Amino acid sequence: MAALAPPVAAIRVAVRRALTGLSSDGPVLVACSGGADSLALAAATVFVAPRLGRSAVLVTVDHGLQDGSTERAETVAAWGREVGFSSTTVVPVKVAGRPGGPEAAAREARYEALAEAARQQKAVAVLTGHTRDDQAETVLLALARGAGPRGLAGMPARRELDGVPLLRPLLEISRDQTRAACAVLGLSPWQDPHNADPSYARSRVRADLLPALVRALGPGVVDNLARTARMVAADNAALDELAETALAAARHPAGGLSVPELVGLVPAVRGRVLHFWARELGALPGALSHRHVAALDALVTDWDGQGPTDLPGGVRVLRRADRLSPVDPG
Ligand SMILES: Nc1ncnc2c1ncn2[C@@H]1O[C@H](COP(=O)(O)OP(=O)(O)OP(=O)(O)O)[C@@H](O)[C@H]1O
Repeated sequence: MAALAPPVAAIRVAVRRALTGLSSDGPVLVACSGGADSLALAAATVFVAPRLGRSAVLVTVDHGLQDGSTERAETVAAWGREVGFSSTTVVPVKVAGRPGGPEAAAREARYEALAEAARQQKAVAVLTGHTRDDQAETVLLALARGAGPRGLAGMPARRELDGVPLLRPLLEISRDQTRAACAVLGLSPWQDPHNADPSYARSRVRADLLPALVRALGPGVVDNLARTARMVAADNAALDELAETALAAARHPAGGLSVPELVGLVPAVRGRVLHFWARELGALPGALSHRHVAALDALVTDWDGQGPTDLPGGVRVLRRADRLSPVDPG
């Protein structure tokens, strides 16, 4: 028997590891665009899942943003049926009219559609094909935008998507490996023209910045950036845990937070406490920035009687004596 090509084997091992961690029974849903990453993921999942006693379903989202997008999505679904997915679905979504740029709007519509498909299929997990290269790009973008530790942690290998685990089994697999696996398996991936469109910051990072860094600093750069994300994520988890405990201890008996308790915290923990509390009060997570947290922090550490701080989402916080409390912005 011929030996299994290394990229195919590595991707199967990564998928097996991700699926082995699932506790409940039920199908897994693969989000497949037809690009090399998610095609390699889908091919590995349809091989591995039945061997672990699971079925696999394939969902491809038609964003309707390019000519021929529906035909392409149908081609992906037809391939899925051919290779043995127990069900394949094309989900059309409406991207126009959503807030944010086109990239963010498409992403939001896609995740909503994947969550809905997972509910309908009673799937126990949604798998996406994000790779180590995607992770390195995410870290670079976060660094350049000053996103702080939360951004530098990149994408987690697992998070919740409307109550279903979203898994990224390929975060330690390179894009070269997914392309090589597709070539070995005779699959012809779709090339998303958006990925080469220089009007997107991520495309410029992919096409120009990362290759320049690799030329300047060596081939280990991509792996090192992805490792940085894992290390920062671990530190974030520890700091978040400390902040949860500190938040509980800082609650003032009369409501709000106690300033003396907050003053006693190290800045990294205090910032997180204020962030968590702002979220709890209803501040909009997407719009809540480090500037808002810094303004709350100034109420704690640099107060000379200044008025309230406004947070996105119609939340207003006031300091009175030794207490921070929400007030009606009315
Ligand atoms: N139209 C789509 N339908 C279903 N899943 C999608 C679609 N677009 C993206 N995804 C999922 O999100 C992941 C990340 O997509 P993104 O476009 O950000 O990266 P990519 O590197 O171009 O991935 P790919 O090569 O798989 O298209 C994909 O691997 C796939 O799992």
